[in-house]
Amino acid sequence: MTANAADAVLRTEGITKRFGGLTAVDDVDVEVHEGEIVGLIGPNGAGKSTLFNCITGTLTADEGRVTLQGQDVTDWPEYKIARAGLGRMFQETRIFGGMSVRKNLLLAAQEGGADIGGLLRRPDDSLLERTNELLEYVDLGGLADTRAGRLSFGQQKLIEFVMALMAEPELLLMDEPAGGINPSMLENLIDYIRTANDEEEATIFLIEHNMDFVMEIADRIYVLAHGERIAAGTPEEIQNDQRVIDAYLGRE
Ligand SMILES: Nc1ncnc2c1ncn2[C@@H]1O[C@H](COP(=O)(O)OP(=O)(O)OP(=O)(O)O)[C@@H](O)[C@H]1O
Repeated sequence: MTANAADAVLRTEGITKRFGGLTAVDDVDVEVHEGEIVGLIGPNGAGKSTLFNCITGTLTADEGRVTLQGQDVTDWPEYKIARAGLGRMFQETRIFGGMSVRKNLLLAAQEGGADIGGLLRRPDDSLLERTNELLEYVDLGGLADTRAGRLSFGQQKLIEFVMALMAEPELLLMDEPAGGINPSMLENLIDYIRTANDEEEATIFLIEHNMDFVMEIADRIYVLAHGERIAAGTPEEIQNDQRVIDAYLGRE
């Protein structure tokens, strides 16, 4: 894993976001390099989602800069940032329950710029192949033609995950991928994310509250508390960092 600044897929510099008198994100720098899986943790209200929203263009930061593969995207609208290669998987599922799993995947391909009307009528072979390939990754190959609404919550989360990969994002932001997933599926999810990371070369930045999960999957972790970045390091360094321990115990 290289930690060369030149390889940064994502870099934030001095991101600050205020809501009235509250500084939700305070001068935060992060870097995610090609091929990495990076975790973002912190107690409730630490500013994790707000930082993600400033990266995706859902919110505009009051100060600071966001660069995606060296390109300054700070003031870009959300759709343009998505087209530039930023994928996002949400905490809640965003699947169309009345459509087949495959159609949901094809719809997701539009984030990468595909013509959606044409796609649903007459998807090209390469996209169909990709839906099959991605569904195989998560062991759901047999469900391509099933109505997505019939799938379990855990299966829907996996579908969301492969939907996010359909557009072949340069960087995938995941908001609590392990949230609501039952423990037996958790190990599978770790394998699936690793497979995507290895075989799809997906670079991943994820918010997660499940510590076992994030410690196992992340190459590096950033920690926020009260909007500030209080630590950065390997899972081992983070677990032994006194500021992090104090933040989780609610001590200043
Ligand atoms: N739209 C908003 N308007 C006002 N305050 C907000 C808004 N969004 C977030 N906040 C506040 O900003 C702070 C950071 O919230 P944020 O949701 O980013 O934290 P978080 O680390 O993602 O928390 P959690 O782990 O609970 O999801 C919190 O105090 C929250 O109440």
